[in-house]
Amino acid sequence: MSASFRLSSSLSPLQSRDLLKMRFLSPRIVVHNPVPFLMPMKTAHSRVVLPENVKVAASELAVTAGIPVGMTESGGLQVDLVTETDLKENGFRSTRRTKIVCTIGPRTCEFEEIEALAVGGMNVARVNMCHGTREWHRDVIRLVRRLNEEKGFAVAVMMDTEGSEIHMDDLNGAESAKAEDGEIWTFTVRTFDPSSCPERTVTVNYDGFAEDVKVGDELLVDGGMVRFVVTEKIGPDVICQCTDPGLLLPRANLTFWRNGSLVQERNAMLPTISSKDWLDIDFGIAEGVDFIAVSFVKSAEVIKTLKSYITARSPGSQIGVIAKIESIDSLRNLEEIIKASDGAMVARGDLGAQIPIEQVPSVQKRVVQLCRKLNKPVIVASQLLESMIEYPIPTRAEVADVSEAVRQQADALMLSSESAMGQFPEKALAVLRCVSLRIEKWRREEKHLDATDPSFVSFSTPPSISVEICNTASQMANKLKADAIFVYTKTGQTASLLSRNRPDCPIFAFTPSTSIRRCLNLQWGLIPFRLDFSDDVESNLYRTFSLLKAREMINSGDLIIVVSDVLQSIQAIKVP
Ligand SMILES: Nc1ncnc2c1ncn2[C@@H]1O[C@H](COP(=O)(O)OP(=O)(O)O)[C@@H](O)[C@H]1O
Ligand SMILES: C=C(OP(=O)(O)O)C(=O)O
Ligand SMILES: [K+]
Ligand SMILES: [Mg+2]
Repeated sequence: MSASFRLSSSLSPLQSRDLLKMRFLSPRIVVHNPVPFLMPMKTAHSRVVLPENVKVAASELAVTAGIPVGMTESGGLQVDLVTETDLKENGFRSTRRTKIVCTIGPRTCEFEEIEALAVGGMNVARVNMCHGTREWHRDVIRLVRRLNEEKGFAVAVMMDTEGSEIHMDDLNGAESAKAEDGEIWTFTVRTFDPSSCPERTVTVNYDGFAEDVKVGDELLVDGGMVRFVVTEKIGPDVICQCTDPGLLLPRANLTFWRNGSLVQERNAMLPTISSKDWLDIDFGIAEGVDFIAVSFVKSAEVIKTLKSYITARSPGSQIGVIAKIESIDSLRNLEEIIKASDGAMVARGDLGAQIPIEQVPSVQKRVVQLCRKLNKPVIVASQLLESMIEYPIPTRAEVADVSEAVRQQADALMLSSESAMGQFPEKALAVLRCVSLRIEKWRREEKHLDATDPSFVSFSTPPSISVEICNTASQMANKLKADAIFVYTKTGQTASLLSRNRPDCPIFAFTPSTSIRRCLNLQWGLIPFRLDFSDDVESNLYRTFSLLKAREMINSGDLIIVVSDVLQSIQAIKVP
């Protein structure tokens, strides 16, 4: 591997006045005397400069460090060895803040393949119910769970609903079909036996299709990858001429446009959650997924309905509902939808088929900013590294697109076909990892958004003790150049509020719940650990210090800002 090594200077020597401990006991402020520190200090520690070379995986770092990739759990502190090695070798500040969602597909559904993705930095595994059978998805979900149990990872599972989109059938099992310029194709609601399907005929899943379209409409496959114009309607058959040739892929999505805008006829009345989706949702709840992403959300109502359904079916469940922003209607009701959800996804694939593509970047920025304001995690999805489905390196333009999402400080980036069926899933993941690290560092250096930046202090949330504590803790961490923020959180809420401030240092989130640990793995800058802790902040802290120090994940002299949602307190403390 090509990692280079560099010695970084040690933190300034510990002085007793530095030990001033600030504590905000809600809402009183108490300043304590310094506690004595008896442990000797290290003068310097070595750090690995993170390789910019995309070929280097965290697993290689683990191997270099002589550590097998697996789980470590001691004294009730649970973390995977990749995170542990990363912290040890690279230091806190270099850890990646932007999270990565990988769609699992035929290319990545074996245990070893999923493990390779986890080792490469996958935080969330997504299964797309548009494709495959429930049995297939069940196997994948169980493999992820096994991986977490055996190796200590906290990979969350996101189930993505099919939704009532209009799409083609599976092309009778063919990988693709080529439509040439000028060819006449038939799109129909009739179904055929594979053996008796006429040439250049595609079945469409929506019964009202032939009634909704008009002669002269433009038919876009996959948001315009292939285009047709409707020339004739004969009963259930819609006859079209190809105007932009290309490859038709199985179950590709279809939209039709009239006079330059999306046609919304009876198709607009299709339910957001179809009867098949409800069965998939039952399946997801039964399999204990962490997130359900709802496709083609139109209003907040459907999110509220789903959330109450989940609560009724599985009381006390932590399943987060993610609204996919990919339709015109979702843009009309954006704020309401995001408020009702537990997170959002900028699903640029379908979004770009519903609004003119040149509007997608500004919508992305708007959704990312709104989610931050409303303290909801946001995922930027689709076509980030599209060329890597076939090629081992991305285009420069793709790197620029990924960089922009990282600069916007989205919580997570998502791979779709790149990881589901592409030729280079691990390389694509490595590109997201390296670009994220580099751009995050650049952004910190530029200090475009530091503690004094009004955009972070002026979030218009209703005033609350937790919000103020988290804002103050983040500002303190930035001003004091703290090495990390530690948060002890039972519900995950305090960790989210800290993440929202996008502080300069990483946030170690300790939670007693394995499911909250997984959910936190979708959020920017959080390194989730499972830890049983008591209501005694002091003893939690010293126990954590000794557990982390024993494993060299922190060092004497590291400055830590400590926040607890149990006591609603802040402390600034140097590791003894
Ligand atoms: N479970 C699966 N079974 C078969 N193919 C899959 C599966 N999941 C994903 N894929 C493939 O990966 C591609 C990208 O996945 P995704 O972005 O989730 O779907 P889509 O492109 O249909 O929106 C799909 O078009 C499909 O070819
Ligand atoms: C993520 C998206 O949804 P799906 O892959 O399910 O179409 C998208 O449309 O960008
Ligand atoms: K979907
Ligand atoms: Mg979509």
